[in-house]
Amino acid sequence: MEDDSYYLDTDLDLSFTSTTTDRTFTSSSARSSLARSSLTLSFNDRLSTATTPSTTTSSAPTTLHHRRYDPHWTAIRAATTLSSDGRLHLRHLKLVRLLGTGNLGRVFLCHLRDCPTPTAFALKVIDRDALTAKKLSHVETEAEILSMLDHPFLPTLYARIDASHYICLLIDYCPNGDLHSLLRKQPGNRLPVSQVRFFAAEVLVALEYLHALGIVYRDLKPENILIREDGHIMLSDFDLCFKADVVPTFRSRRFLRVSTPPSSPRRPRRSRRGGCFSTEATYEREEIVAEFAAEPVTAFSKSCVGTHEYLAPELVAGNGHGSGVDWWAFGIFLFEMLHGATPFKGVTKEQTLRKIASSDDVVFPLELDEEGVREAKDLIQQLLVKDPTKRLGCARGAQDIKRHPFFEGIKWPLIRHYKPPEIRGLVKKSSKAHGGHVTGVSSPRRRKWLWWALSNLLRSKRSNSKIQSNNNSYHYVGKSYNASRKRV
Ligand SMILES: Nc1ncnc2c1ncn2[C@@H]1O[C@H](COP(=O)(O)OP(=O)(O)OP(=O)(O)O)[C@@H](O)[C@H]1O
Repeated sequence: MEDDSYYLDTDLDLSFTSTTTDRTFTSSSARSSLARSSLTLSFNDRLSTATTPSTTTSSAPTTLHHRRYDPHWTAIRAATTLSSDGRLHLRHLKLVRLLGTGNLGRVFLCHLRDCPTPTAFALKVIDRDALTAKKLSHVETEAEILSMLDHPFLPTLYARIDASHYICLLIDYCPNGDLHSLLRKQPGNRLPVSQVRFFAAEVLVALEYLHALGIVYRDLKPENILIREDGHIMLSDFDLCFKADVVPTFRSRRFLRVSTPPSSPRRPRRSRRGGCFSTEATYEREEIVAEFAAEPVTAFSKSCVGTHEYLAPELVAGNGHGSGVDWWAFGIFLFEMLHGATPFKGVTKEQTLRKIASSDDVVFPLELDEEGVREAKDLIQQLLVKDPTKRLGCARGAQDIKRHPFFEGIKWPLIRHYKPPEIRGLVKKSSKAHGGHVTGVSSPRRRKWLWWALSNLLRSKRSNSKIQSNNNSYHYVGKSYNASRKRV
């Protein structure tokens, strides 16, 4: 049945408040007025100057964000400029569809109302009333971490909206879904080495950035790697992170450069490669390079969080862990992309944990006949070292991993200009890319049905108990998708 009272060509603002207005819940009128009066948005401190309540200017916020000239910021600036108090409000957003449901809340595709070029965003909506104190602290962690980020492979928090009992986080929308689903569409659930290298390199750079901020991610897995419209990655889900102090340093590293200059007065040495009869002379020169290192080596936490198959042994042991857990997970991630499954997966979760904790080394299932596999295996073996003090990355961080032969040839500073691989199952970028999703629901009948469904969904939350802990499935409108792996 379609109920016109829920279809008001409405926006998110109305869809929230309509669940508590006299039309639907007359008894909740107090909450309704609260909802309306508290529909304010505070721009992220670091991202905008329009953060303080006193900033009521209608001028566009000037942001510090590296992407401040991209269409998303432009659209937000336009909306705030037109806003009577110079701020973005929930009424500026228009919900398009439900993208998924997570542990903490729901994520909607939305776009800005009255924006000439539809610009898509993802809106994570968390119902405070439905969460335990522990989960609420995870939400705050996620919001805090998001507000710190300014990196192409990490989400931008455009706005945080606190409206009544809802916390809404406006972030980048990734139309290509997550890497886990993408892997499931590939033959053998795996990717060719060149594509593994691409995704691994981007994840590595994202982790390096997080670590430089003192953030230990703790939930690396393909499900949390979303694919942007342009095919580059976006790490998501920061509720399990923990933050430590980190002192980024420049360290000197000495190494020998071997070269064969044509006529150099320097002391020649016999080339090892050329053998003792070789006439080819090489020159070894000691060079000192300054390297940026920012690994939160003193980070220490005792809470056991993460996803079973990705847990590092020190996490399983529960004796405390640091940033090394991310490098272990990075090894598991490489393994899964390469082989289509994780290396320590058991029949039960307990068995998985036992396998991780055992002293057995990682076993590679089959010899892949592809260039780069040998290097990939070597890297995985160096990452999946049970003792974190001996694990690659744990001493000097991402720098050591970047230097591994598996990544040879990658020009790290240019990484975001690399052309993403064309993979089966990826949405092709079109000139109307964002519009495509929007127009996909534009038939009046379908939109009417959608709003009716969304309103019901939000209403039913009031009567339901808490959001299911570790909800193991999420729903697109009309469809149910297979679950991602549960977390501890
Ligand atoms: N920015 C985004 N763009 C597109 N889809 C997204 C975005 N963020 C989340 N999603 C989708 O919404 C779903 C729910 O996301 P959410 O981050 O709330 O939960 P989750 O990834 O399942 O994590 P959790 O482990 O916290 O439950 C995801 O599975 C994903 O499919």
